[in-house]
Amino acid sequence: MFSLLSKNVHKGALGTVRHSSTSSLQKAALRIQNGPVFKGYSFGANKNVSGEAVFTTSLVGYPESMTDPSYRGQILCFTQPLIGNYGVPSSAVKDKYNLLKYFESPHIQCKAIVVGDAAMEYSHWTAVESLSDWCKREGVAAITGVDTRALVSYLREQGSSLSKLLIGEAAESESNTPYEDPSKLNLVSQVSTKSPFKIPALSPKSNILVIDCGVKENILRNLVKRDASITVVPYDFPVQNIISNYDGLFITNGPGDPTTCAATIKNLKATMAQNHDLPIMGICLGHQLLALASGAHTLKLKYGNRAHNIPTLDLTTGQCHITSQNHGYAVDASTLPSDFEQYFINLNDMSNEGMIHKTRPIFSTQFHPEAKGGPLDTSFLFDRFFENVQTYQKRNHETLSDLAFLTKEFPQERVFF
Ligand SMILES: N[C@@H](CCC(=O)O)C(=O)O
Repeated sequence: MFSLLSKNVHKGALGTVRHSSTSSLQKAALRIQNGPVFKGYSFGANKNVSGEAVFTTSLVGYPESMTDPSYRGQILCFTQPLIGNYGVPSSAVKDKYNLLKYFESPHIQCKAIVVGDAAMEYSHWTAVESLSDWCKREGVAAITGVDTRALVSYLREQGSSLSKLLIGEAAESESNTPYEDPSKLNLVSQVSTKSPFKIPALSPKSNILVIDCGVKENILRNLVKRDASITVVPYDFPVQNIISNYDGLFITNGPGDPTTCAATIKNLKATMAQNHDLPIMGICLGHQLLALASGAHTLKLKYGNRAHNIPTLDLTTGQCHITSQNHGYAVDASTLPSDFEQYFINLNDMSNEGMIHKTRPIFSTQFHPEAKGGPLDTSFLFDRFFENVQTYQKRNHETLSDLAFLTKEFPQERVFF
């Protein structure tokens, strides 16, 4: 059972959006390993792909989600039935920090998308192309006409599943495209910057070292807009060797299984052992890596949390925040070492959402306080990190003089990979 697109007409805030008929589209099928086949129509690249099928319940923000490096290797299914109706903005538009204004990285990161009803025409003042044209241009497969309620019911019962999206003739049979398991790959190495780069603040007040495991643009923006000059290094960079030149350490989000990042975990352990006052903040994969470096364990969730409205309890205040999330793994709270305590918990499944050190300025969250897309309830956590940075600077007699070192060491211009 799947919805057909035949000339549906939807009234949107900005006018009428007319969908084209499926008659011009090639057939496509989403095959779940040892599971059902969902038939539909291809509206993206003419390419057979495989990956892990996961779902997000976010209502808006498909350009941000699709360019989020944490979705690398995944086949992303949207539960929101109508996707594409506000088109796709331009990757050429930058903000005053030279960061991408509308995307979380320069390219689509997921392997493929699955939607109920793709809008072939669009209407929005920032849009420059349709979702279909964007997928084709970026070589990303896309299927529409899928009963996404049935698909998500299956994924909730069976868990995130290896799948393949097959186009045209290949859609009629099992095909010999293998089921590729992204959790076996070091996906972080694919999305992390290949060499260090620096983003200077407009009026710098601190120097922050960022370990890039697949950073979202809005995380970088949240640091530079708080007057931090940031140096972004590859995920396996030996940060312990240069951290004394910085006022704080930040570990970003990223794709895949955190245990594949052995080098990052080793470097974090060394950094935490040598510097007891250093402010550290981690988000999502950054949280998981910090937990692993501290001696805790991670586990794979059955189907993960990917949404923009997940209630999360702050255990230090008793307040509930609505959070943006995208993760398939979580920290096993029962394995947190005695010097850390849980900071937040998820009020849907009670899984761990963060940890905070009892005596040192270290904390991390499983959810995304930068939230693009999603609510900004928890952006105060960036302020908290910079309060820790200020305290550290006072104790260490300011380190701004080290800016000269940074300028010499790393290129000024950001290099996109
Ligand atoms: N790849 C990790 C973290 C995701 C992220 O950092 O956004 C997970 O799926 O749990």
